[in-house]
Amino acid sequence: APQHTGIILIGGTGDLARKYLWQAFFNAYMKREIQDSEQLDVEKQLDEYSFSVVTGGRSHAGVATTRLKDIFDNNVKCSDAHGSLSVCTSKKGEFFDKVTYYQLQRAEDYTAMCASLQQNFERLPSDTKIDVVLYLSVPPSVFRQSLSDFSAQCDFSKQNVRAKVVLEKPQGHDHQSALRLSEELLQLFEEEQLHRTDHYLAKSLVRTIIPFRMANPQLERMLNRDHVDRVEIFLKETVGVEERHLSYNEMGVIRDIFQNHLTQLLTLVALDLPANQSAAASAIEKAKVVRVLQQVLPQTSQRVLLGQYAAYTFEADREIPESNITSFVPTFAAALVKIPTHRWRDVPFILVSGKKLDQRSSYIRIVFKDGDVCVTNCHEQSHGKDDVKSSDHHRSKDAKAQIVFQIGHGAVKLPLVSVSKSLGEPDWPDSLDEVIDSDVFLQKNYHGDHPQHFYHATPVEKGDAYTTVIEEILQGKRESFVSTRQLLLSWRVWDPVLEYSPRKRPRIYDAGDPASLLNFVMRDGSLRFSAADVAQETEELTFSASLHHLHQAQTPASFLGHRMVSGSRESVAVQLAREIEQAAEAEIAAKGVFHVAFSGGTSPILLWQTLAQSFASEYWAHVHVWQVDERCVHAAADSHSNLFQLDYHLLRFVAVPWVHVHAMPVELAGRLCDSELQGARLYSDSLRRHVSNLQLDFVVLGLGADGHTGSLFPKSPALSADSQTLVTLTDRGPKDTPFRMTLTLPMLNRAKRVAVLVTGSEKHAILEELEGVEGGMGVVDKYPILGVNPANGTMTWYVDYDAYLGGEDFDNKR
Ligand SMILES: O=C1O[C@H](COP(=O)(O)O)[C@@H](O)[C@H](O)[C@H]1O
Repeated sequence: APQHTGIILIGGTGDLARKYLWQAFFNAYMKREIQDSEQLDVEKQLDEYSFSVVTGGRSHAGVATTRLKDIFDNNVKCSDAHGSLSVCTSKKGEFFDKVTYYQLQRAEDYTAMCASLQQNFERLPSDTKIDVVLYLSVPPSVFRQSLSDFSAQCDFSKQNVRAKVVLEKPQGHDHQSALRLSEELLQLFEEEQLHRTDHYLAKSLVRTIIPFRMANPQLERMLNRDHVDRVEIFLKETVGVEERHLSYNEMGVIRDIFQNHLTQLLTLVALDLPANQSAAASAIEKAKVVRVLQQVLPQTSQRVLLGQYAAYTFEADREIPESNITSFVPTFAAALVKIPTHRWRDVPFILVSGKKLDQRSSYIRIVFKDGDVCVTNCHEQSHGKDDVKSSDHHRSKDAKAQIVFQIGHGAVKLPLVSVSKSLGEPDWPDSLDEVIDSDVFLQKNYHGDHPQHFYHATPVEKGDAYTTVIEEILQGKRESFVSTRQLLLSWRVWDPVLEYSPRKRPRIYDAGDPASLLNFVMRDGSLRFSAADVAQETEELTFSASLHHLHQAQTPASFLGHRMVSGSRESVAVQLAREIEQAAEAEIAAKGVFHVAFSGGTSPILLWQTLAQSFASEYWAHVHVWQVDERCVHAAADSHSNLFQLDYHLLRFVAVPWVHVHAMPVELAGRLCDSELQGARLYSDSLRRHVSNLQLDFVVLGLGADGHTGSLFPKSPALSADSQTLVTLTDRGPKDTPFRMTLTLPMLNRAKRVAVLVTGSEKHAILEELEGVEGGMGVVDKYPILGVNPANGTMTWYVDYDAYLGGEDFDNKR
């Protein structure tokens, strides 16, 4: 049957459309025109393919049409792939004549735009298969409105057409906002209709990574912690932010590059190949990508370095004079990413990207450990470092064996997959052509070695990324698109950095970084700039030291008669994590086991993430994890479940045996917290069975703004539990939240160590209130936390500056 695509490009005069999208749509149009004409010569009655194109934006139609004409004259180009120049030029005119612009100001404007498409559709033969592609090349702030206007005003059901929606980044500004946006989008469209682009996934070289891995099982067997020293994923640029300050200032390099492109590239190296390497493997791959993303540890500040090129603030102020540009937006970052799986544990994945660097180059480099030798087809080793001719097949003396995926740019013109000859000759899949002679061989230095010490191949397909994106949409493929799950998991990795970076002063570097201020070293699992930037660091240190002293001076060492540890939110989490680790080591040495109980809520998340960094420690095998409290929800499916969060941020990264994870039985026989089913009693029985003297070694509590702790709320009958009642169900919590299960005060007060973790300025008022409490009858009923007082143990408050001193801005000025 004939085919027709109705293209709706919103934002058709914008930067992305000007630079890439119109060219890509024109390429798709030409490809089909050429195919049609070739096919007609051979076989007369082949399918026809046609397009309608409408575009819209906020500009007045007159202005926009002139702009579009300019784009078609100057940016949309004919190339060899388009056949003869004269034919291509006339086809370009034909294509441009198809484009109609609509000014979109109100919802009704969509009606007019879609009606014109509809008229085109009605003129088509009745058996035509029609697709509609709605491409949103607009700021995310208008996504929602555009999509709901489109859904409300455009009805193509007559032709049985379903729209494919294409969305550019950024999709939200953190996990929470991305989640909200996704939920809204999924109310309007189904997951298969949503196409979230990541143009790096559409780059020709990137698309050969999985086929290359599949074709080389002997190398694949070496992609693990026994053989790989590190994986570098770099996207270096020489340009600055150019005219994008308005949006860039909201993003910075983490949102612009790390959360999407670099994270996606990382998954292509780290995922386990599907066992069934058939044509269907690409579908399986998506599941594998999700699996890796689940395994990546969330970032911490110790594993990220931030920089900003010196002219950034000045440029931004010039472009947006009225705005009060924050000077801390990072234009450079280096991150050490960890994937604590059996395969990748201990292998640093080093991700780097920045603007205004010394060169433009993007690549993935898998560097092998010293002493790794090839598995098959090995050539004799030689150390003739300078004698390239005689050591054609060998690596330089100091160079380590490596596989490089040179994605683009750099000194070498071609995208290349390069394999050190010492690793043996690879099998190139059909998508790669071996390179035996190119300008790569004229280089002296290619990733620290001589280019002749590698086997090289380049992708057969040379199309630019956006042409591939558009082709995939037209052909109904999904390789270049990121699913909702992938998107949300990837935000989770970067959320902690986004949380602190607005308050973290980046290192300032000059264009090209002539002073090499951005070079860094990895030490003890963290990153440090190698060179001291004396002027900046003195200023920073003085600033942070004075702030720290100011805070310390205002924060006493005890609170309500117990020891208090204070600091930034991060440092409090780190100190508490250290104390838990020390206690674990001491208890395990003494009695072979460590029992720790965690509360839920948001406060412990950073603590769990910090503890997850010690995933390699062997003591986890001896740890028993208990819950202080749980909501009566389905743990496996509901993110409000405390166990779900504990697993998400900690348990899945560390080697706690699953039988040591003591989940509160809030769900029994398919029912939630049904008292008849005796869940509380079952949990008490477990405690009695496993915990000697019912004394937990460490209990981490939180503090609610109303003074509650665990799920012991003010005035709850659960507060008067007798000494034999260790666990109980409680009535509803605040704001009609579900019933809960909780340890009782008698159980908590048997603990050996109790920590109360309190962070955030919203806890300031309750801390002040608690300090003023006089004691006496009824105080525990009013402030349940005051009922916690371990009889034979210690109690320590871990309170961050925001909570103790109030105010928003006390954190992390290091
Ligand atoms: O998505 C983006 O990528 C470009 C770099 O892409 P490339 O294809 O030119 O390597 C970057 O300049 C831009 O800031 C970012 O939004």
